[in-house]
Amino acid sequence: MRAAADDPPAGHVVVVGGGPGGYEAALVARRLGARVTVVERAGLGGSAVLTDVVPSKTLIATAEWMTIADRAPELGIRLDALADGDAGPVGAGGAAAVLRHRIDLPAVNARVQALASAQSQDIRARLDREGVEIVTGTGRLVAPDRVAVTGTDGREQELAADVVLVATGARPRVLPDARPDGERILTWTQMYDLPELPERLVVVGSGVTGAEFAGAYTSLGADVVLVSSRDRVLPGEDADAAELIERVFTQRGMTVMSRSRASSARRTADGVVVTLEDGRTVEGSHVLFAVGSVPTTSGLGLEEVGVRLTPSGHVEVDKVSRTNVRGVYAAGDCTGVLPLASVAATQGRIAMSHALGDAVRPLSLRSISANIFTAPEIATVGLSEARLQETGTHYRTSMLPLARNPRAKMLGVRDGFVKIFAHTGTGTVLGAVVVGPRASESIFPLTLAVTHNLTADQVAEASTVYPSMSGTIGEVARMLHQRAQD
Ligand SMILES: Cc1cc2nc3c(=O)[nH]c(=O)nc-3n(C[C@H](O)[C@H](O)[C@H](O)COP(=O)(O)OP(=O)(O)OC[C@H]3O[C@@H](n4cnc5c(N)ncnc54)[C@H](O)[C@@H]3O)c2cc1C
Ligand SMILES: NC(=O)c1ccc[n+]([C@@H]2O[C@H](COP(=O)([O-])OP(=O)(O)OC[C@H]3O[C@@H](n4cnc5c(N)ncnc54)[C@H](O)[C@@H]3O)[C@@H](O)[C@H]2O)c1
Repeated sequence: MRAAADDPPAGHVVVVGGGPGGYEAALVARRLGARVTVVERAGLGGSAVLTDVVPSKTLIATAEWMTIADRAPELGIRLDALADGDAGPVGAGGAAAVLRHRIDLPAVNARVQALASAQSQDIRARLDREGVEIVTGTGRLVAPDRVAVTGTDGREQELAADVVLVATGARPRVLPDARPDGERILTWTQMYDLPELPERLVVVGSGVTGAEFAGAYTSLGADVVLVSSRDRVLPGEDADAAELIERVFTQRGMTVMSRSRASSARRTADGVVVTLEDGRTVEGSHVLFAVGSVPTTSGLGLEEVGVRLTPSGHVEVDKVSRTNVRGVYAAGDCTGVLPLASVAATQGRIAMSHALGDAVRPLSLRSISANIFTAPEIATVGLSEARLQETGTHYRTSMLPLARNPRAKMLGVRDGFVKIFAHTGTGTVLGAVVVGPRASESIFPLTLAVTHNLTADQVAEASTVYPSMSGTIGEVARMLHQRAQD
């Protein structure tokens, strides 16, 4: 018999999918006393660890060093040219030749893959230590309380479950006339086998994935063309941040084609040609398609056991990760709630707390922080300005460029800003955007403010180090106070 939400913690939890949605849930379920089996067909850590978050951010770490190195001459750093002529002169003036930093892509990719695989092994070891059973194979629901697993050897076994958690994630969307070949026509999962830096990389799609890869490859030294179907890059993000990043991209030599929708791609003798819907063509040595994801929900037996899917194929869940079928929960990208690793993990944990009768706080997206790992980074928390306007919320906003910040000047940082939204009446911080180097770190005080309903005055009262980037956060908060007194 199934364990109901108010039964004592017990029973067998079967988790299908070992990404952040699945493995974090497994750890919580073990802590709550359940027997837990994770069914995973690729590797523990899921796409997040093996193909998406970890590899892309590791690649971007190298790109970040290249961006910093580019700025070195401005900070008075000169390197002598190599005698063998390997390095050309770089930088203004040309009086003192400097070394050109060059990317050894196979070395970068080897590091990326080693790091991803080590992290996957760490997660496996952690689950082992906690007593989670791991079954390698493809899972499928044959009943709401039974999961069939086809192993890599083709053998099938059935697991009886009191609770099932579906955490099968998503995969890259593929255009019918642009089939990836893993060599020249690529999805983001295939970027880590490239033997050399693409000479001219066409990136199709200017969402977060497209922007991150286009920015990184520009920094790594590739000639990049970003094909964006919309008016601007990062259409879903804060307009000031998107405008800034597009300007920085073009300043760094990227070609951004707006209102350009790709319809097909084909290989030529030594590269690719991408055809746009209006008939124009874009040539490159390689093309990366970053045109969104599709949930991995077909062939899982979900509809057969009565689990409701949305028209986009996502599993329909409520705020405690329940599907419409008792005992079947879902978490992460397969639900389409908010495709972030952090949200997947939270949904998975909530699902287990609910299923195993522990105290549970329903999912709230109000204070989720997110970061786009471009250079500069774009970090956001709370409500966006677009959402505040849509909902007719009375809000005030202040924004300061980082260029005025003394620490930024010392570091040679020119591009970036801090923007805070506060409620007109109460002064409560409703949301914020930080654009700058390591914005992913500096957003945290504002995440605390949004999470705990602090006012802009309370943020302003906290002291900041002088000189520091966070000084600008304090200053923007003070500007909101002055406006309230007008
Ligand atoms: C390029 C890129 C960069 C990203 N960067 C970030 C970032 O910096 N920060 C962030 O928070 N988010 C980031 N994301 C989003 C993040 O990757 C996802 O939100 C996260 O992976 C979702 O976790 P998940 O557990 O739902 O699914 P996944 O990580 O996709 O894991 C699902 C797992 O289920 C397995 N599986 C599927 N079907 C079956 C089956 N039938 N049987 C057994 N196993 C199965 C798969 O093999 C996979 O391992 C990024 C996404 C992309 C595409
Ligand atoms: N740093 C991070 O946290 C991070 C990084 C990557 C992805 N993600 C998560 O994944 C989500 C999805 O991001 P994404 O960028 O993969 O997908 P997306 O769906 O947000 O963006 C895809 C873009 O491609 C465009 N597009 C679609 N078809 C096209 C075509 N034929 N030609 C040209 N453009 C086309 C779309 O208009 C869209 O702007 C993000 O919202 C985020 O939650 C997070």
